[in-house]
Amino acid sequence: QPLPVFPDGFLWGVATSAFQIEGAVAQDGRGPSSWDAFTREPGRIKDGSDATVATDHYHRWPEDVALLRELGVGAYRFSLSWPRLLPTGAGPLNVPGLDFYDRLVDALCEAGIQPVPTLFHWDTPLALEERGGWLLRDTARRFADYAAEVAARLGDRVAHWITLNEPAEVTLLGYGLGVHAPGKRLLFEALPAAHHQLLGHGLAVRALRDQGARSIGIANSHGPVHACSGSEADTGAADFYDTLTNRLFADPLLLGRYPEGLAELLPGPVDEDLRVIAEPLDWYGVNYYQPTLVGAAESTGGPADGPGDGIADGPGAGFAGVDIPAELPFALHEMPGRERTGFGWAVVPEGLSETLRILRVRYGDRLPPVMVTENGCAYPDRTEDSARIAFLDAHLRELHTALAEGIEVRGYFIWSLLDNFEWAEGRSQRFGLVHVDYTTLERTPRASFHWFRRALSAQRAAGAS
Ligand SMILES: O=C(O)[C@H](O)[C@@H](O)[C@H](O)[C@H](O)CO
Repeated sequence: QPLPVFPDGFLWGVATSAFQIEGAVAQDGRGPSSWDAFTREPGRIKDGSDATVATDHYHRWPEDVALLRELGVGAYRFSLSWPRLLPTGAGPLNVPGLDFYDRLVDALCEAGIQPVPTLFHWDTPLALEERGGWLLRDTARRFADYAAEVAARLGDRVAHWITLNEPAEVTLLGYGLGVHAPGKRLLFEALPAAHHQLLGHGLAVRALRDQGARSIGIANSHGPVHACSGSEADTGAADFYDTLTNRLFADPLLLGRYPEGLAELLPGPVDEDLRVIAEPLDWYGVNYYQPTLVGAAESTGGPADGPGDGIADGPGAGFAGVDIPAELPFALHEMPGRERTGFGWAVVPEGLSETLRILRVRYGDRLPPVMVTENGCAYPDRTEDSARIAFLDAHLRELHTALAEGIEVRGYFIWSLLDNFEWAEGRSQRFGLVHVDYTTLERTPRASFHWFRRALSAQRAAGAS
């Protein structure tokens, strides 16, 4: 059954990020990032690997642009490496770093592919991290300065800008639980990192606008949060989890206020900052992977699990596959009866349309048009990845349902073009439409790559008719 036809001009793309694909970490003046340091700490990365080479995209980008051209996407979401452009996070741009992105952006434009760069996808310059990173207000200002410099150089060819990728994950996993860089386990003392990222976002939006940018968004992770029972304790815990992982990072942007009870926990002047944070966006990016089933800390939500195992059941948003400390007032439960990806994440396509409905109900006309900036799945298959095809097919049908209900969705980006360095999982989880041999760095398009290529040409044909 062919996919339903999406509106004319719908933006079809794939996504990657700099630290996960580029490699060449010490080449051409690139400075170290918080993740370079984190991967060197023993035991931080599940398979002991690191991203010093990753997929070597830094040298193989022409081959990867050729894959994008063959795929037939209209847009490519990638991230700019702040430490490659500003080795210490501030000061003059690193010319060889800028040249790299200049060449990549030119090649994309020449191939008729819209460049969609993310300014920050987790690789904080180590020099800034060592000073406190996003716990420090000044990092927000440095981020805006970096945005202004980059926009002055690439803005003439960039179609759409993304300020931040998933400030929730950086805050909760990096500063809250310490399972991601910078590896700090501050629990609720991590909240200033949320505020400063959002402030950095708002300041960057203004800096980009001053440079003439006309299409700016953010890529937030979102997913429905369900309570594992109707009990007051479980629904209360689910509300708390929803506030921490969804609302904390959306309400300030779209409503100009923090969820009740949170603003008091944040470093000021919060009200003044909220005016900056709520700088209007042209569109709102949603990274969706799956919903989360939540219960009270002592709850025994599902048959499959008991109290205290605390193993998070994959990331809708928030605590992906992480031990939940007893101090946190919730427990995560396995979604019963669901197929699972190779990463153990539940396959819940209807969670995508549910997420969009929740956003529309919550934010009404304050919600700008939406782009699905990430959706995808990890499976171990080398090239015959029928499970990935089924996953993407089902999610796209759900997305079309939301469109048919009048939710304005302007684009969809598959995570990811290539297998890549999956953060604390290292190379053990493969999300690519293209298989990467980490020994030879050879790229081999999977069955899903050809499925998506055919689906895009069918969309173009339908659009033309
Ligand atoms: O959503 C995220 O966590 C990041 O944006 C990506 O960098 C991940 O690699 C991907 O999502 C798979 O986990």
